[in-house]
Amino acid sequence: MKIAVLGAGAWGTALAISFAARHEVALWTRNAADCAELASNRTSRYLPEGFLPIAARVEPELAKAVRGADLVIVATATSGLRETAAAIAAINPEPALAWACKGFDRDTRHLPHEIVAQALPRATRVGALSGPSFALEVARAQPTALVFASPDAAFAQSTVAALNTERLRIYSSQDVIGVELGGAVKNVIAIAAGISDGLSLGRNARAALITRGLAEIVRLGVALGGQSETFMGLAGLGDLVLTCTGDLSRNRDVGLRLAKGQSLDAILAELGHVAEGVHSAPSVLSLSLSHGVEMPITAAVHGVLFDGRSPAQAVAQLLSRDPKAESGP
Ligand SMILES: NC(=O)c1ccc[n+]([C@@H]2O[C@H](COP(=O)([O-])OP(=O)(O)OC[C@H]3O[C@@H](n4cnc5c(N)ncnc54)[C@H](O)[C@@H]3O)[C@@H](O)[C@H]2O)c1
Ligand SMILES: O=P(O)(O)OC[C@H](O)CO
Repeated sequence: MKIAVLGAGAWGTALAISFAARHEVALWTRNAADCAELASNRTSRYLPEGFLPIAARVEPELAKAVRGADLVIVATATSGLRETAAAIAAINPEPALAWACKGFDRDTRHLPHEIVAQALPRATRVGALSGPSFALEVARAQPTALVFASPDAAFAQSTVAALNTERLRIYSSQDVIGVELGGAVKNVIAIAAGISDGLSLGRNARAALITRGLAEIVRLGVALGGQSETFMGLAGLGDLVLTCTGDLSRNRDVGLRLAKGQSLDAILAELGHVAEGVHSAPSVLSLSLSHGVEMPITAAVHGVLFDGRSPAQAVAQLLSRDPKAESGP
């Protein structure tokens, strides 16, 4: 199969490395310097320990990567999805398409499948690839499980069959909203977990945040049309646990640094990668308000990121909430 991977950040590069074991891969990035570095060194600043096999082609022209591809995978930051999907539409309006970004459109609050439907209205073989997966571990071929969700069950199954390897195990789903929502909101909760660990609040506190964070994900996800069981799976609980506990997480790192007193601007300037939770927090909060869903952890993270609240104040606010039934709204 010919696969075009668009976006050569950490995740796009790791996916290209993995897919190159079975397929003809073209890896595109908009940045000419990144392209040249990857083509000559087979590695890049985004994933310094990853090594792109010689068989994988680094392609500086989007049209050449997309034309003739059996499957196009967009692995840019979510902020690049609309622009990239529009560029694909000009080359092939009906591609078989997967996206691997986790977040919301910052202006419209739309999930990735809505962005894709707007940019590529004729494309029906489409879906979201998500799940607990640090790029570095995938690049090292350490065992990883993902989920691919498409409304087209046959497309989901054929894509899974094509991409699945012994080291990258992929499950199929038809719950696109649930898979996308789980992957987007866990990043916000991971910032909270980083803040908690940065303040040395302990493992009990972290477990509480993960569990109550999952409750927030389920409440919002179901309100938006996702299936509750999806949130107990790889794109929900699985990714939430990984991102809240794994030190490779950029979102968790943002929280750790906020707790140490660094400003958000300084953190983002140093990170060198996208931390989607920072950009998703306003969308998640706004959706929670418009759907009448209580999301106190999300509100606390938003307060620290954008409303001048200190991490200690946010913790105090969460801990002073009235007791309530565990399974209540
Ligand atoms: N890194 C991981 O471990 C990992 C794992 C699973 C999913 N993801 C998700 O994949 C997405 C990308 O993450 P990453 O780690 O590769 O980020 P990164 O910061 O390492 O790289 C981001 C990439 O997006 C590209 N990009 C940004 N805006 C663009 C635009 N407008 N047009 C074209 N390209 C654009 C950049 O050039 C860069 O190549 C995120 O949504 C992330 O949540 C990341
Ligand atoms: O490094 P993060 O926090 O963006 O997380 C990366 C992946 O989404 C983990 O599944």
